Amino acid sequence: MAPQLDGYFKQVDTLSDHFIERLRQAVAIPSVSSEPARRPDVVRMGHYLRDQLTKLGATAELRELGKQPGTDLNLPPIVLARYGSDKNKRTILVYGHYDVQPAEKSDGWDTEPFELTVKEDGRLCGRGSTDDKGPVLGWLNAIEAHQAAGIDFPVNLLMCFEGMEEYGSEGLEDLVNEEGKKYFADADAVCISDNYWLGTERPCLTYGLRGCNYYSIEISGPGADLHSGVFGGLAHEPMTDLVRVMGSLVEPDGTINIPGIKEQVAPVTADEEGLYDGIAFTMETLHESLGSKTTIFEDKKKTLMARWRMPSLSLHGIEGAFSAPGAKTVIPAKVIGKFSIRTVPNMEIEKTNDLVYKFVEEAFKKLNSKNTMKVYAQHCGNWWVASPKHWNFEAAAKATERVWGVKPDFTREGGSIPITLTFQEATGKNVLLLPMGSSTDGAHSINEKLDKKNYIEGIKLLGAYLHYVAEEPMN
Ligand SMILES: NCC(=O)N[C@@H](Cc1c[nH]cn1)C(=O)O
Ligand SMILES: [Zn+2]
Ligand SMILES: [Zn+2]
Repeated sequence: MAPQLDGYFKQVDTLSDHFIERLRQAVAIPSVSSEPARRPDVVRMGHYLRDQLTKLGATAELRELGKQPGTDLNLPPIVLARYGSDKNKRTILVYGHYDVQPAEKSDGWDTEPFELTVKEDGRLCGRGSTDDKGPVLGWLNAIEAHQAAGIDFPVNLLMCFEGMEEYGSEGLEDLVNEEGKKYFADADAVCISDNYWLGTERPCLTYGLRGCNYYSIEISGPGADLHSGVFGGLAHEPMTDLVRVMGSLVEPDGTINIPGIKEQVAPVTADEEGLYDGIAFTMETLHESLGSKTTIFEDKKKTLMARWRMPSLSLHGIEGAFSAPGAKTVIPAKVIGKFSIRTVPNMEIEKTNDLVYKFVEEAFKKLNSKNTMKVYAQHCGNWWVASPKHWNFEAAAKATERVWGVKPDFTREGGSIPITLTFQEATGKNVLLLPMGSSTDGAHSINEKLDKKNYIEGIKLLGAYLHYVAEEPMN
């Protein structure tokens, strides 16, 4: 089966240094979507991808999305590209994102976050290496290795790469809905490489994601920051109010205190009960990726359920609060608390928002504070669960076995890729998540890395998947 793959694999190995160099160029562009000052770099990264795709012979274009709502900033462009338009071949639509999470060396990185550092043990360290520049470049590298090997590309490839995923995919939903029956019209299936293996040994195919509703609570009172010796004890302090309200949202054991949230969660079915035992996942690898043993649950099943099928509420930070080293005796005049809820079937975005607003308003009211409070959702993305019983998943399973020599686990993911459900609905096609990196990669964290083995074998995997797609009977 897929007889040309050996020649393709050989070329991927031959070109491996060149592919690492391409990743180095991409990591060097600090495309942080959440920082307004970095917006030109996000745009530059979009242009870089368009240019690389054009050099590889793809037809690539940039779609401008206008201004980011509520700001004067231009949204970064969507890179749309097509490689091949042979009516006799299947067409696969792939999506990825070229923006990254913020990173500063002073956050605790061992190396410069925007300089790819190749460690002796094979770690390719740098912001975006695993999330999601490595996987995005994987598709480009797969095209190049086919060309170098002189092997016919097995499918038509449609590509959609965005620059705002880490900020809630602003602007993309409309474009995907608009292009579902136009630019993406001939897509037979969708593949997204933007998540991770559950551990470090067993590859996986992913059929579910949690959603993410992201909130802000703004509390203000004084006209300016104040001296706590002069005003402490005689004025209502925004930080005191905010810490109380934020602290009331969730318990240390993860229990969400907002009434009506857990009532929306789908009950566990008998089929599902038996699903977790067979998954290659140990508490030891979880502790390794967590970097500590501070897990809430001691057993694998409860832990997997907590990540895949239960909601969680995380507190992220407070804008306006004193956070530098030292001891500044200030009373901040206005603080904005940030938290998010990871949502699961059958939670509804609007209903969840209403429950959150009601709870926060009541919690603030109980404080009898004269400060003013505003709570609102910054962005919301839905959860997604699909059927893995489809030729798209079959092809990926065969490719995984060919490249890694083991059958993949079928997993769900605790993170979110807000546009996944939109791709499914706009194209009406099956969506597969095909991860490249592993659980210890540290996406969103300090010292993010992608192991060289995962990058290089991952490029083989993406190419092999396309060959098996070409061979799969339709179902
Ligand atoms: N690799 C996917 C990923 O990191 N997704 C982000 C998406 C997100 C949701 N809201 C803000 N960003 C995640 O945090 O899961
Ligand atoms: Zn990502
Ligand atoms: Zn991410």
